[in-house]
Amino acid sequence: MKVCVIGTGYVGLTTGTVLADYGHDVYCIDKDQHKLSLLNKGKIPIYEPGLQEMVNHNKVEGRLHFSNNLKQSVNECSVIVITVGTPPNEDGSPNLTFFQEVINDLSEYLTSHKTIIVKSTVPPGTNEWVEQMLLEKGLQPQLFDIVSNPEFLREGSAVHDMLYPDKIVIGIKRPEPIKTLQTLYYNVNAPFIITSLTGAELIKYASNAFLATKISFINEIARICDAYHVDIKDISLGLGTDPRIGPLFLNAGLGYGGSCFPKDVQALQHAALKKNIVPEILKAVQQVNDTQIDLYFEKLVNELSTVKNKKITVWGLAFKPETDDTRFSRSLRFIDKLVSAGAIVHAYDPIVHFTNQSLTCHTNIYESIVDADAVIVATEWSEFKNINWKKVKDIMKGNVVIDGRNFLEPQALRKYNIKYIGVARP
Ligand SMILES: NC(=O)C1=CN([C@@H]2O[C@H](COP(=O)(O)OP(=O)(O)OC[C@H]3O[C@@H](n4cnc5c(N)ncnc54)[C@H](O)[C@@H]3O)[C@@H](O)[C@H]2O)C=CC1
Ligand SMILES: O=C(O)[C@H]1O[C@H](OP(=O)(O)OP(=O)(O)OC[C@H]2O[C@@H](n3ccc(=O)[nH]c3=O)[C@H](O)[C@@H]2O)[C@H](O)[C@@H](O)[C@@H]1O
Repeated sequence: MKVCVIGTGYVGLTTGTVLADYGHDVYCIDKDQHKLSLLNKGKIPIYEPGLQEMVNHNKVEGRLHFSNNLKQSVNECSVIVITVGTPPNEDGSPNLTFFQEVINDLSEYLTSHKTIIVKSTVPPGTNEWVEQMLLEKGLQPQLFDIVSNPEFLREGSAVHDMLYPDKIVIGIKRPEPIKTLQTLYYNVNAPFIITSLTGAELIKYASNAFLATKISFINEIARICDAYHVDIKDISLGLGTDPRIGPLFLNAGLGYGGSCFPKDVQALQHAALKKNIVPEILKAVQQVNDTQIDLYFEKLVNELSTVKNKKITVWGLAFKPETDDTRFSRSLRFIDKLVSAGAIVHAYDPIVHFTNQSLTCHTNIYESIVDADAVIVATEWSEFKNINWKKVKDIMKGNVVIDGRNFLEPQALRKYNIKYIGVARP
């Protein structure tokens, strides 16, 4: 199949590459010239394990192409996959500018039948709007099929998740495009969940909102555990062994970040309010997440009396391990709070390096803690687990380590008189 993927970001690049790996002929389109020139030189613009190798292989095989020529690719391909970003506006509603721009372009370029697959996360009703808008622009209904096919991959394991999904959600208006989707995903061993266009959009939002709810729930329980001096890890274990609950996404910490949970929890609230439904649970999920950093900031202040003019080192800038993505990273939120309070902030991340006026970033983990009063582990990179804590204690000035991901072994630190503060870990 000839496939055009529009938007070559975390989702688009992974989608295009995996589809090329299946043997399809894939044209990845982006309007970001810098990204395209890197990709055409054989270098991927993001850090995503396994992706670089797969891109190289499929480029060499001649199945993966990168360009900004949407018109030509649309002409050549029968399947179009939209994967542009849908970031949040200031008020939390989804910004559909990039998405609408693509639909507008498509309305001008369609001359033969295309299956238009929407993978971007868009609010309920958007795919219906797309169909309406194309018809209003004068396109004949037989010229296109719209399919809502949301994506569930996680950054850091994107290639694996796309190769081995739990399910393929397909929202359609009529059955004809199912055959195309079966050919597109011919070697994926996962059930097709077929629903309406809006049903598919809501499955995506409900999934992310539910996972975010699990996280805020366990963080609220962690607050209660903290007060009663109970280890939250025991609670997560006890809860997670019940198959009705499941063990995943019960890791208490600084809360959820990234480009999707914060955005999608807000977008779903907007979608509910639009229909006069008050989203009580979603509001609470967001509220717990928003205040989680404050709690651990206060714990730090309690330990140091003040953070003003104190050197605080933050380990981990990416919103989770195995990615370079810092969008809505909890770490950056913590750093902002520290900087506002007058702290001198240093940081180390195995992949992300940037220094600005208020942050000094190091490429060596031990250099990042020279004379530090405290260390905050904001992302659970495996490198932090294998650290030499004796050396850490010798290099630091203070002895406070906040484990914002409940990832370290408290005893390994306490052995060297480091004050370990986890999230509800007495
Ligand atoms: N990042 C993730 O893990 C996941 C993201 N999603 C959803 O997928 C969508 C894309 O997310 P990401 O890949 O993270 O975004 P991204 O920001 O990494 O990539 C979007 C790409 O689209 C390009 N673009 C924007 N307008 C364009 C246009 N008119 N023509 C061509 N290219 C254009 C941008 O230059 C950028 O390279 C979002 O709706 C997101 O919610 C869904 C599942 C997982
Ligand atoms: O729509 C999306 O973009 C994607 O969002 C999430 O994937 P991702 O954001 O890559 O990362 P997750 O592993 O879900 O972690 C999100 C955040 O939750 C936090 N988290 C996760 C699990 C947990 O137990 N506790 C916890 O605090 C992580 O630290 C991270 O900040 C979903 O897991 C994907 O299924 C979805 O496709």
